[in-house]
Amino acid sequence: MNTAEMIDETPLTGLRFSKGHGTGNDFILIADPEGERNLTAEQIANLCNRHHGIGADGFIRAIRSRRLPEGAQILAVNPGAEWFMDYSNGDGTCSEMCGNGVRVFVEFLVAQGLVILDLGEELAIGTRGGVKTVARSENGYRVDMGPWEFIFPEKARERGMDSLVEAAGLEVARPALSISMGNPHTVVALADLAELEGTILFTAPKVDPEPVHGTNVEFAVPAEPLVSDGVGRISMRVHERGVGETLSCGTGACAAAAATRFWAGDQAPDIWDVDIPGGIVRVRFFAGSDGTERVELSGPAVIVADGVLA
Ligand SMILES: N[C@@H](CCC[C@H](N)C(=O)O)C(=O)O
Repeated sequence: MNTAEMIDETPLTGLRFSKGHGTGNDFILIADPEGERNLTAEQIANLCNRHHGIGADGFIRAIRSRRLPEGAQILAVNPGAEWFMDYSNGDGTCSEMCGNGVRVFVEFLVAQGLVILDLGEELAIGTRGGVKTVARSENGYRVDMGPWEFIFPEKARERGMDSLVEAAGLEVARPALSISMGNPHTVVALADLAELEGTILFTAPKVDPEPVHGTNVEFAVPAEPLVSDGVGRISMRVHERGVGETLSCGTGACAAAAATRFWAGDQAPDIWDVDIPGGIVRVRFFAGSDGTERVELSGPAVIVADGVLA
């Protein structure tokens, strides 16, 4: 067994961490280059607890890709992806990808002196959702998130919707569209900002049918007008799988932009600004070298503190 796969039961006293966020989606980050600190789900949940721990939406371990089996697979096809973002939700469960997290992850690697990333350079990062290429941008970092996909393609193409979502504060179940950004999302369109504000997300929305590994649920309101200066605009709130309501979700913003653009039809723009409670992220759709449509996410990444566990 690879050492990185063994759960580390040693006390966390003395463990160095950083706290960072991307548009208010916050993370605890640790550097564990050789894979010696594989925390249990319970330890992660305790650290992310906002009352008894440090508090965060997610936990990110920076580990060299070669120290994890899934990282080694990635290195075989992309030898440049030296670093792997080992991401867990605040409840200790694993997720394939985190769009805000990957920007904060790169800011952390730079702050720790583990990588140098100059303007115009690109850095390949291994994740459980595949390799993501990150570069500096005007608003922080931009990330090539790869292609988006319908989770239920037949229903989605036939009806434009594939499921129903019930949430407290909404009187009737709403039609929704499920989209994968490496991790699962279900996007619900609401009529206006009053409806968005009135939606209660203390409890998880019910999604029927739910994607097999659960889903993150985004509530999106198109701006009036939908497009200004060639940019599509939506407001969004999100209930994240394994967390609850968060101030922002990068993969969720990509999914909400993809769904809204699909509903809007052929004339819809390729660039979207998604206004979430924690700020604004930009989503751009572009054709990859093989012709498939890919998604780019850009937004800020901030490290706010470094600390040592007592
Ligand atoms: N906040 C993230 C998404 C984190 C993972 C998600 N909760 C899941 O379980 O898929 C983002 O910025 O993308």
